Amino acid sequence: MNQYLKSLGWNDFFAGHVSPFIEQGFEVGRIALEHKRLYRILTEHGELLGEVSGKLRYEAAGREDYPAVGDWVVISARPHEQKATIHAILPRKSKFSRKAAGEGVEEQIVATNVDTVFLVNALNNDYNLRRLERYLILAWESGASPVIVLSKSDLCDDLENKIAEVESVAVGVPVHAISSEQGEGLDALAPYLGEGKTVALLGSSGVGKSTLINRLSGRNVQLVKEVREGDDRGRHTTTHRELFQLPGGGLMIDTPGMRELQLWEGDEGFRDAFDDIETLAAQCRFSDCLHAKEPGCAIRLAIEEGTLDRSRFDSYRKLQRELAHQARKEDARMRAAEKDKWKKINMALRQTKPKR
Ligand SMILES: Nc1nc2c(ncn2[C@@H]2O[C@H](COP(=O)(O)OP(=O)(O)OP(=O)(O)O)[C@@H](O)[C@H]2O)c(=O)[nH]1
Ligand SMILES: [Zn+2]
Repeated sequence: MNQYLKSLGWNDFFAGHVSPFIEQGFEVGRIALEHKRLYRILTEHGELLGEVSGKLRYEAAGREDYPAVGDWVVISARPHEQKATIHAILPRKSKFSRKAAGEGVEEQIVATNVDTVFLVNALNNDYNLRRLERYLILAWESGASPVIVLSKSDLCDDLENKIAEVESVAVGVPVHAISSEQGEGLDALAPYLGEGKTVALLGSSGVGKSTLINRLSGRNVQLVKEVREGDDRGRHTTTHRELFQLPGGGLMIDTPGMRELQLWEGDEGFRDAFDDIETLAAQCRFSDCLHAKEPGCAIRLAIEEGTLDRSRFDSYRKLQRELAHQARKEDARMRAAEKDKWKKINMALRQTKPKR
């Protein structure tokens, strides 16, 4: 097995699906980055810029039929141009996808072939067992193995208790407490980051994902080295939004899409966070009560009686509006993408002469 491909995560699973293509003279590569249907592919010839073949585009029924970050693809390479054409996507061992909100039920794949997903939860005020449960479901659904990473251990003084608590909701899932700041507990993550192993990070904003990645990738070290060598070609900071190789041999997927996965759990997370208000709202006389002027509004009553804080209700309202706004934006984006797709299909159909 080719050593370089192996370092990119190539294994028997993919090899088992590729032989018919290899016999026809095709090669393989792994998708590191996607931008507007242009792909950066890691190959034996180095990084190539790829586009999907007309056939693949024509046969694609939806977004899930296009390459995603982490995919192994069958290519014809043009190394002298640093370009490639993508002919097929090899079966995915695991995949993280987002379901489009609203009418569209189309699947948008954000990362594939992830071996391990680090579910990052901070041990300070971010710590939330209910959210951890949802992340676990997400991970199991993807086909990747979850590992719970409790970050910012330096901010926690009852570590033992917290770990025991987490282990009780995540039976059989490895739990590791770390501090990226102090460099503590990081060694325990090494086994997941061995040669050719792919890891993705999932966790709310601010839990320390970037700090952990910097630690693992020794980004600062690389930057210093670059400056010294006077090489201003590749800025390592930009590589941190995609699939990239860690110095230790593992691969890390850090795409905006992976981080946005947090959003579609926002809905439920919101309900959990405002459990008290949701419970009250369920007691309003009208099920669609806006808690404004409706008679029998349990929320207004609670505010009047002083059992519910006015400011808490206001922040509930504010967050609700933000979530709704987010959902509308997402919907509009999906609709535009759908329209675009059909436009392209129609154009492709028009260009194909009917066979008579
Ligand atoms: N005390 C302490 N602070 C940390 C640790 N790791 C990260 N932080 C701090 O937490 C804050 C957020 O860290 P980030 O790495 O930016 O968090 P993130 O998860 O990447 O956030 P997003 O980019 O918004 O998704 C920063 O101020 C970090 O310095 C740690 O181990 N201990
Ligand atoms: Zn009400």
